[in-house]
Amino acid sequence: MPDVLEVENLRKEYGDLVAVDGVSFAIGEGQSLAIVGESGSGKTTIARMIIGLERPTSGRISACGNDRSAPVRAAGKRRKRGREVQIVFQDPYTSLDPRHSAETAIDEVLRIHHGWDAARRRERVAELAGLVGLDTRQRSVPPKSLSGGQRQRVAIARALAAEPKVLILDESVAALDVSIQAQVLNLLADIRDATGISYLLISHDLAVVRQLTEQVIVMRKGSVVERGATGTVLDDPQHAYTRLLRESVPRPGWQPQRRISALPVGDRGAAPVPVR
Ligand SMILES: Nc1ncnc2c1ncn2[C@@H]1O[C@H](COP(=O)(O)OP(=O)(O)OP(=O)(O)O)[C@@H](O)[C@H]1O
Repeated sequence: MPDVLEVENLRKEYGDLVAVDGVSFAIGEGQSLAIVGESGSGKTTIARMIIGLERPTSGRISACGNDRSAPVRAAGKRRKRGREVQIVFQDPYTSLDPRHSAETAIDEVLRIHHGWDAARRRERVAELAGLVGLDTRQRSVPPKSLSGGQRQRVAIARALAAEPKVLILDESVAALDVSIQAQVLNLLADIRDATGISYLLISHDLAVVRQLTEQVIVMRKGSVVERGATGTVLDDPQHAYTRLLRESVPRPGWQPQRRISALPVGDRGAAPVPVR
């Protein structure tokens, strides 16, 4: 199975701070990988480098066999990258244009990436809106008239409109209440079955990681401290830090044991997503 995303020895420095330190991983076609780790461990910085919002200090990123370690200016090349990798952030409010309905937002991506005529775009807009479960009203109103879960569906449909091989989900369901979260997770699993898309999932929530990914890497202070099959790592963590992460998940009857509050709190980095 060919790798759709490869990251090799990735490093990002912000002045004296090494936010990401020698991180490597690969995702095969149709496979999904999770990055877990406490706040400030470098997860979002990796995502931002992959989609080109940050430039790596060193290391290599390639998607679908194409190098993307350095930024590109030409619109055509940027669009090509957008058909390889898209991202959905935690808060779609920051990435959706407040003036645009779901239909307009999805249509714009179809026009930019596929250049289809209006009739074909209309048909595809309806398909994508249906796929993520937006009803007729929800398709035609601006984001402020939608709930958080509905906005997240718009963001997912818009990202899927580019038909990317990889979708990065950066805490994309974290802000949703549990029943909506379950619906969106089921939706993501169905989309993967239907399209063969790969997910790079960034999450604090180990239950979400378990549900959506086969592989996981555990990060601490910019470095990978443990990696492997999701079930194995979560059920039988080898590294003390992974055990600590597991212990820090609130469960019924949970009692705090050790604290990880000594870890630095990271920036959220929720910049608007450019249409690529
Ligand atoms: N633009 C920036 N300038 C300087 N430092 C930054 C910048 N972006 C991130 N950092 C720092 O890099 C480190 C990693 O941040 P990052 O947002 O990647 O962490 P994270 O694991 O995604 O955290 P969280 O789970 O809280 O989102 C943090 O110490 C953060 O303060």
